[in-house]
Amino acid sequence: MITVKNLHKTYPGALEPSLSGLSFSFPKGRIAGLLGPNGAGKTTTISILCGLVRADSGDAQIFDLHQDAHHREAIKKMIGIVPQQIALFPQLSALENLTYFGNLYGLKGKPLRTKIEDYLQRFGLEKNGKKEVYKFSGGMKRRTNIIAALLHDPQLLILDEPTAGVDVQSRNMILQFLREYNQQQGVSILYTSHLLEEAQSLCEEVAIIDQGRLVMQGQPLQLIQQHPECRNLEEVFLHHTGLAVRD
Ligand SMILES: Nc1ncnc2c1ncn2[C@@H]1O[C@H](COP(=O)(O)OP(=O)(O)OP(=O)(O)O)[C@@H](O)[C@H]1O
Repeated sequence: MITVKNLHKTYPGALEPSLSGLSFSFPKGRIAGLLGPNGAGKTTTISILCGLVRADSGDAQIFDLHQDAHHREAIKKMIGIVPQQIALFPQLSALENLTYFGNLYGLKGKPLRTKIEDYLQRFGLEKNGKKEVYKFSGGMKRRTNIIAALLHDPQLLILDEPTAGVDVQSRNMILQFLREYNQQQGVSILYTSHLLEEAQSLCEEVAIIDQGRLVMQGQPLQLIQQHPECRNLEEVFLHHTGLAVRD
């Protein structure tokens, strides 16, 4: 289970809270989507789940471990995090970057090298391992960023808008990988997005949040069926979150 209960968070100096009593829960082993408009609180929520941001109050649990000082290190080993911003060293090659991230998790030598080569191949980057990352396209950087989170075989992969700014081919490869990774390895996946069509096709469970609160949670098809006037998840989303643009 991945659970957040009654999370509250107001960043220092902010006038408005970012999370106002957010609660949801996803079963283990699923592909789950945390969806919401700009500023809904998606990144804040996953940052709290990962232990990068501290909630003012409330509880976050990963596989029944509370995110607190006592469990932070254990949780860190169990999760792989793919941040929204590309977190790679531009002047280093993909191989050097991935070796660095593998080393951070205590991986080294031939096993690490083999793993990196397998993933470079899997993500269509095998010819570019020695190229500096600043020479990569947006899609290549995004794929390398994902590999960096996989090397230590996490049980839960958390991705913050992993398909933002990539072309159709890269997006297709990333989504296909996530489906296979979930099915073949049984890894739980939590992904944030505001691309509702993509979430509808990828996710088994979604939680829609807005202004730091849960709007609704369930399986995409069930949510659509509960709204006879809506043809797809995007229409359900707009029905509940409204048409006003967000800051
Ligand atoms: N470090 C910060 N300091 C102050 N306010 C912040 C900080 N990070 C986020 N916020 C604010 O908290 C709210 C939620 O932001 P958050 O990034 O969690 O939303 P999001 O749903 O991920 O948005 P987006 O889809 O735009 O990435 C927003 O109003 C944002 O401006």
